Amino acid sequence: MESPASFTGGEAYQKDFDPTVYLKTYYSFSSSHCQGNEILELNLRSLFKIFTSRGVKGDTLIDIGSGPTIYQLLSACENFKEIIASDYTDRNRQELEKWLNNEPGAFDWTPVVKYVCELEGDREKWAEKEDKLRKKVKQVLKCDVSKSNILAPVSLPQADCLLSTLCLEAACKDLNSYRAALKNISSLLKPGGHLVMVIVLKETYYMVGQRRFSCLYLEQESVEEALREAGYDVQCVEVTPNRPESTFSDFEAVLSLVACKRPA
Ligand SMILES: C[S@@+](CC[C@H](N)C(=O)[O-])C[C@H]1O[C@@H](n2cnc3c(N)ncnc32)[C@H](O)[C@@H]1O
Repeated sequence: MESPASFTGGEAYQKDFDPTVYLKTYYSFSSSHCQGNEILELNLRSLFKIFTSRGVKGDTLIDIGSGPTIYQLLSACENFKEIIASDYTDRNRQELEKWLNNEPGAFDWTPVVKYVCELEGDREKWAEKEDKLRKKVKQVLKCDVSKSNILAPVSLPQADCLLSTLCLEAACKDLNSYRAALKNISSLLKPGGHLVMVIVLKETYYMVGQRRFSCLYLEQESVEEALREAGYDVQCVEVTPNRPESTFSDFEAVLSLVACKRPA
């Protein structure tokens, strides 16, 4: 199942990954018929749990492969002074900047922000939270997880936490490149720091409009093994099966995890 023939690499993302279609398909939160909602809710709850009760905090967090989304940063922004976002494509970074700068035409994350505020105990604080997140994201950088310095030409001090949601399995062609990408991103993390990931398991594709993007078929065991090999102790893992009715993608489960980088 590994390495589908039609691997969609960086060029395909740069050319064909339409951030507005992606956001509408997977992150429209108000329409109860949108398939992305349940998974989004699940991911928001997992991230809320990780950032409130797992002691994942510090000065700096780097989000890798942010895409055009901010949902993954909503709980995290309470625990870090500075956040660096990153993505491969120009259009995703522009879409993200649009929201950060509160520009007209930016995606409306309000329903998602309200949901997270509700989890945190006060739904009415959503505007404050949006403001807080906008202030904490200091940079949106180009990144390529296949490079040894993924943020080249920029180089940053090692961070206290790395976050990556639904990126590596999209960006990597096979398990070897997945293992290499994990090592590449790890160079940005302090020893003792945390890696937080949300990963789809056993997915081979997902749709963005009419465009099909490949996904590396991953099993829980191969993820955990790759993490150990990259120098991590896995601290907690949660796997939730998907209800197999989507036409947008074929993933079987979502895995969220926290891993700690072992001292050198
Ligand atoms: C499925 S999207 C996930 C976006 C977002 N993190 C989320 O949770 O919805 C996959 C992302 O991986 C990015 N990507 C693809 N190849 C990459 C690479 N070589 N390095 C870094 N990011 C890459 C894409 O631009 C896209 O934003």
